[in-house]
Amino acid sequence: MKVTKVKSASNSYHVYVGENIRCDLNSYLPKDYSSIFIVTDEIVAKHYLEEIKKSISHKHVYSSVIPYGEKSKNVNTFYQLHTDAIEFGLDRQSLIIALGGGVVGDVAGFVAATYMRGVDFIQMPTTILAHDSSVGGKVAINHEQGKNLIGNFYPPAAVVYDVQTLQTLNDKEIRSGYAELIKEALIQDDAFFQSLLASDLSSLTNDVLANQLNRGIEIKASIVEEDERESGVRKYLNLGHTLGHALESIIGYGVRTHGEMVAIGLLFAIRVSEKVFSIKLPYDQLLQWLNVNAFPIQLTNINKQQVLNRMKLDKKTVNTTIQMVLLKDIAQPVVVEISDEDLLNYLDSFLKEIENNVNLRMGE
Ligand SMILES: NC(=O)c1ccc[n+]([C@@H]2O[C@H](COP(=O)([O-])OP(=O)(O)OC[C@H]3O[C@@H](n4cnc5c(N)ncnc54)[C@H](O)[C@@H]3O)[C@@H](O)[C@H]2O)c1
Ligand SMILES: O=C(O)C(=O)C[C@@H](O)[C@H](O)[C@H](O)COP(=O)(O)O
Ligand SMILES: [Zn+2]
Repeated sequence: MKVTKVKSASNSYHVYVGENIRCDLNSYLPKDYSSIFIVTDEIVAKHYLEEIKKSISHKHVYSSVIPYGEKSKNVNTFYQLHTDAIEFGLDRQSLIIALGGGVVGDVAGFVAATYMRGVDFIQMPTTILAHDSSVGGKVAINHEQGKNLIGNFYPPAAVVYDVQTLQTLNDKEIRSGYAELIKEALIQDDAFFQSLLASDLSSLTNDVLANQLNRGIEIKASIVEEDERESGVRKYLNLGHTLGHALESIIGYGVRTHGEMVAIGLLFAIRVSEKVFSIKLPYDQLLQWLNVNAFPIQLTNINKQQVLNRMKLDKKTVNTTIQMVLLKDIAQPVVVEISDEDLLNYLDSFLKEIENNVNLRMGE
């Protein structure tokens, strides 16, 4: 098992990564709690809820199951979980466990941050993507107009990551998680980026996956320790998200996965970087890897002005001017202000390029 200690400005907690550790949950609870409330989604519940309940020896264990997917990251689910917490009789000494992917982690974490002004919560990630969402304390729900617009920074009391649960993920969710690993590699570690590009997602071994996840967690933890509330370097973790989030909200939450949209956002950020800094970056290599691993890159009927308007709702925006994370090189991220006019031009040529890629793929 690998244990990483995350020491942020507001809290310190451990990230435990290991096989089958879900079956020994008692050992990872940081203290005694009056009751335990597990929040999960319907798919994860089918696989893991009962065995996890059995692994907790506590008199008062409750659970709520939300519908799966991004559509659940909304104010109705948030409110319903508060109602459940009240009905189960949770008090300030209670613990919430977020058992699932980033959606469960974000919404249950935000419930924990707000129920009675805050109770402890533990992240139990079950997706590859959630190596990113479970560490760092960003918790949120979506607004119809923009991703994660309603939320807080609220670090977990612990992260208990049983990598055995990743065995039941489908290909789409494996892809989605790897987009965030690629992002972490691009902002901090060229060798890691090369190793990811050499990985075939259809034949990952457990060891390779565990090593890559652990490297992703190390990068994430190091950045969060330095800048928990995103006043500086944490912005780099948003590489690819300015466009990715805008597309998610325009296309409709859950139509494509978060990671699939971030992958397109990464390509865009790389192209803009090449133009702004007059440099050459490995756009073609990344595009080829995304194609080989069946990432859906096509975008249809995208209105550039609408994308621009949604990009302005990004949390890095200052006085309506968009700030994008760009790369001066691999592992050299910077935050750069981009004018609306430039952005519309970049979007125009990028959307055409994406269309060409799809035509090429169809011609294969
Ligand atoms: N807070 C953060 O720092 C942060 C970071 C990255 C992403 N996010 C957020 O995370 C969300 C995406 O997370 P996600 O990709 O994990 O989505 P998700 O939670 O919707 O999970 C993806 C799908 O996989 C299923 N699933 C989960 N675990 C499974 C398992 N072990 N076996 C089989 N199926 C399983 C789920 O039911 C769901 O259908 C987005 O909302 C994104 O904004 C937050
Ligand atoms: O931890 C961070 O900081 C990130 O930006 C990680 C992102 O992968 C994640 O999607 C995050 O939720 C985006 O945050 P937001 O502040 O842009 O909503
Ligand atoms: Zn993300």
